[in-house]
Amino acid sequence: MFYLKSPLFHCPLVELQLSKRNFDLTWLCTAPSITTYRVNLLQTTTECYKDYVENLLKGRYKSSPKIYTLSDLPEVLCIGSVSTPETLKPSMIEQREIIVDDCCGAAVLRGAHIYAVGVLAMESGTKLHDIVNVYADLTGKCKKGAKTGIAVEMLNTVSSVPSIGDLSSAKALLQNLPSIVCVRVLNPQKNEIILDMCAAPGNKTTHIAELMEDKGVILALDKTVNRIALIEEKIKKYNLNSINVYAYDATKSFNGKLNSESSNEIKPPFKAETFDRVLLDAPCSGLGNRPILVVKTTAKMLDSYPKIQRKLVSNAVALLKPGGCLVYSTCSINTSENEEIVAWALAKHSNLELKEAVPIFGSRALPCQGLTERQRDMLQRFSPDTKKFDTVGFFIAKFVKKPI
Ligand SMILES: C[S@@+](CC[C@H](N)C(=O)[O-])C[C@H]1O[C@@H](n2cnc3c(N)ncnc32)[C@H](O)[C@@H]1O
Repeated sequence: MFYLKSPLFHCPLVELQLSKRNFDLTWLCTAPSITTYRVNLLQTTTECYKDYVENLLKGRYKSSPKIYTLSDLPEVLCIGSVSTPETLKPSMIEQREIIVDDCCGAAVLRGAHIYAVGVLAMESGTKLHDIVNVYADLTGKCKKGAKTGIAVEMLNTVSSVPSIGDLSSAKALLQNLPSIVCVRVLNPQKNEIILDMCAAPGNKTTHIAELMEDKGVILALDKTVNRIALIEEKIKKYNLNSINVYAYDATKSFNGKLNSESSNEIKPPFKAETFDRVLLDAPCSGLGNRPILVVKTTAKMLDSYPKIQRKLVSNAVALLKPGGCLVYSTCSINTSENEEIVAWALAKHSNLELKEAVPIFGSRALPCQGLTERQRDMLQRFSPDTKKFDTVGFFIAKFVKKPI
């Protein structure tokens, strides 16, 4: 897998923001070297799943990638990178070429195989079982050549991530490490009432249910109607009973009324102080979703996210019980969606208290007006300076609503 044009990061606003902080933008253009699966501990054990993956990879590479578990996160299985064979140099090999779009290219760099929908062009005369070189078109100039009929099984990529495709099943889900850490920070307990405000496709919702052993009530909202089906599919696949899903705009999820114990039914819009815990995995610019091969985010889009993120935080605060816990997260490394939202939330809602976002796997927060050094330590971000884990960009903050 190669690029038709070297990946260049081109989004002046983001470049300015990040370069001011001495961020290495090439980090965003490259694929994380670790692949992680969240094992469903209600169905299997991490050791069993590790055996399964090891068997699958046996004999496939000269030296197999390292497959390992993490002691503080028992549900996680990590798969390391492979050493890229010498033959993976395009000029040295006479092979036919296939061109894919940038999204497909990014997935391939993370270990995916290629489905017909991502293919832009194929050399005429390419036959079934031919070995092909795959290039990603970063210029957007290639027009679709074929609509159906092609799929490519990847053998190797320049990113050195093993090309094993997505092995997700009821037993384990392909999920980035920070997303798994995020639900651990929420720390859901059995028999609690939990709100997942922006839930689709349900990756974190199902993790919450697993940690609660499917006992309790989880309300999962998402504004995008056609993404609701993705949550429902996962619930069915995982055979979970504790999750109720609603297509709903979470910026309107607080109905302005106080919680009286009169009704047992919990559905949106909710009364104040309904939930023990709220997960706000906010809509964001996604400027952490490595590898970003082409930046499509505009300055206008970047501006729009903090506005909606603040609205969602205010709804979450109203809906939390006193003593309840709010976890705010994004898959962006952009400070205006992260540290600045935390500083704003603490200034706006005097009943919010920042808590340490443990377990900590990432780095401390970046400097931000309104945040003390101690508060920076309590936050967790995954960004170029996170040396311990080469994963996607992400941000996690944990608050508790102070009892009055
Ligand atoms: C980062 S994704 C959530 C990923 C999800 N938590 C998971 O782990 O699978 C953000 C989601 O927010 C949804 N969204 C955007 N605006 C929303 C709103 N006002 N209310 C509820 N959901 C919203 C989007 O449709 C999108 O599915």
